[in-house]
Amino acid sequence: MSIHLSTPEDYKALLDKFETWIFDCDGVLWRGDELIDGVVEVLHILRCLKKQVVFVTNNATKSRKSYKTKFDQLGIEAHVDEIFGSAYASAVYLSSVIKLPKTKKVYVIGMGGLEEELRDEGISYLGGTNPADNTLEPFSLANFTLDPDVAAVVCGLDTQINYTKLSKAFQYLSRNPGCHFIATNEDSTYPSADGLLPGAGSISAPLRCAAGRDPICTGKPSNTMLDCVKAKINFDAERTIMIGDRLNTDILFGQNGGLSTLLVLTGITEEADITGPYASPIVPDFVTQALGDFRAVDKVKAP
Ligand SMILES: O=C(O)[C@H](O)[C@H](O)COP(=O)(O)O
Ligand SMILES: [Mg+2]
Repeated sequence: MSIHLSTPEDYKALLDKFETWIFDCDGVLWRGDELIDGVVEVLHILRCLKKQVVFVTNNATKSRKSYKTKFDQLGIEAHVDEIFGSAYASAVYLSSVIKLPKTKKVYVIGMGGLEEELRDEGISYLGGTNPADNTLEPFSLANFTLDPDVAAVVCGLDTQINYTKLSKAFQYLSRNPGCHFIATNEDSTYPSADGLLPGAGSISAPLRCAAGRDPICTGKPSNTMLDCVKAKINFDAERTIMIGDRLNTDILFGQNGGLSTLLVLTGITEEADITGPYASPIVPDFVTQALGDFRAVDKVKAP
């Protein structure tokens, strides 16, 4: 049963209990490019309390460096080494887990941030933002030549998705059974500033269907993402809390990692998803409406 935070003392108790605070981004800190109320103030409180702050996003459209720019633009203190995205997790998975030979390439369905993380890991790629692949012209299989060096297909959120990209990725997956199939994440929807949009999981779904196989997911809730964090940041799981807006990624990610979990209702999950007859079996430790609720600690009466 989740604890629904409500009094200033509730929020202060969490601030006292946890030393490391791992934040999801979309739906917790912002929706699209719209900052969520109270986020800057609460993160400032955590910084003043010398808490360890980490950001873990499944959004593969940006690299860690371009996320740092977004944090700066929104007035949130963040350092590149505190930021982990599914684009980075996918690039690390290819270089350090699969150990993709440098002679091999990746076919990318995704955007500039994913390409940047692949480049930074020394991985060659095709597709992605290449203008030749970003076309609405009919795809001609007769004119397509398979690149024999492609040994993996990586699929992330791609707002320029089209039939050519899906067709090329399908060729690599279907004509080479040994071709790795990697999804940066499987979020079904994306919480933009104006409402829900299809998420990365809805971009890879046509490929799953056509190729008849499921990808390896490197984003939350997979341990690959947590392994990337652990490789750079030391923290005590007992004193760490994961704050997210999606049950089957953020909260499950925290539970898989032995972390405490706090669900906020400013993104994907609604009250009906955690109460009543159709409540999810994924139960967070704590629930609050919004991260900004932690401003209530200012009202805690001195002992
Ligand atoms: O569709 C997606 O890729 C996700 O909805 C989105 O980007 C999730 O980002 P997060 O909530 O993990 O920051
Ligand atoms: Mg989110």
